Amino acid sequence: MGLLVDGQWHDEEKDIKSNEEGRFIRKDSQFRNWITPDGTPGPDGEEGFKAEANRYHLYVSYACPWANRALIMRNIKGLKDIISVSVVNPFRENKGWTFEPADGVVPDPVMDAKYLYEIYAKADPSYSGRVSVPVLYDLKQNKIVNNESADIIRMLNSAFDHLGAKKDNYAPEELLPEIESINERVYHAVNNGVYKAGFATKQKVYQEEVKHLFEALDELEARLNDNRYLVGDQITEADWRLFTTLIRFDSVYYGHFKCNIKRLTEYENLWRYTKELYNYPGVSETVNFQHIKEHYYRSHKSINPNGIIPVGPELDLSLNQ
Ligand SMILES: N[C@@H](CCC(=O)N[C@@H](CS)C(=O)NCC(=O)O)C(=O)O
Repeated sequence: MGLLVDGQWHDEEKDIKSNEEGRFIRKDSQFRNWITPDGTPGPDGEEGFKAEANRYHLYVSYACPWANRALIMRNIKGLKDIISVSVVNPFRENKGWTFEPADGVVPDPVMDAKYLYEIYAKADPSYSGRVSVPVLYDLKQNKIVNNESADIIRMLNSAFDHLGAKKDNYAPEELLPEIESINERVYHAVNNGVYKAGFATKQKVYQEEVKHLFEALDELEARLNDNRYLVGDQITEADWRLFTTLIRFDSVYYGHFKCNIKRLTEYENLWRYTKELYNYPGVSETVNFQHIKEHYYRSHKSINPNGIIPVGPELDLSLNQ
């Protein structure tokens, strides 16, 4: 893995960055502007990103749970004809994400880039930082609007409604405090929790992180005893944010990241809930198990040096069993 320093690509020796204690520390995303219906500034962005059809482009990886959030929101809000998409190759090599042709890869329309870092460098020639997906790109100004999935899904949820997006609101004002408190817990213990366990380089840290992860899963399982979704009867953003980790759980986190106290299929409520969300219209087409498995098992050489991709598990995601 590597990163950009002043707009230039730098290789890094290690594919996983953990600190001296053996802990994985996730860096904050740097592009945090907002698309709004009329282009006025959003929560912490600058002016000038007005919602318009065919102006914004989303760069994703099918492998990535954070990018998956954005793809889901694009589909369930009916934005496929308004926001275009490129998909990177699942194998992240030394120079980061590429557009190397393969099944499911969709090339870059901006500059027919070979590497995703070229898009970051075009948008900001002096950018220093990680080159991650998802990226929401402004084709009109050649700027990156935002590369933080939590922000991107909020924008897709609300900024394009007047342009014909579906009106369903996955972050209604009155539910926001509860959605945000669940997001906070799920982010640290589950979404990022699987990475903290999988990327730990010390036994003690790994054990601690796995314990926290499964405590949170037990808690979520109990919550779903009385609630169909995380915030009652209505599907919200909190559900989609949890879903993208759960759908990858048995295929990659259980094995590759050693999150193996239990399989997700052993949790009655969480498994039912995962299948239900997977079968929500527009969602299953955003889940590509081939890209998911190939990315994790081949790209993290220090965890899986030979890059062997396991054959299983066989998962039955249909609703009627
Ligand atoms: N906080 C970011 C995290 C995105 C992220 O870490 N994406 C990973 C793929 S799953 C990535 O592209 N990593 C490349 C890197 O960090 O160099 C978000 O939620 O959008």
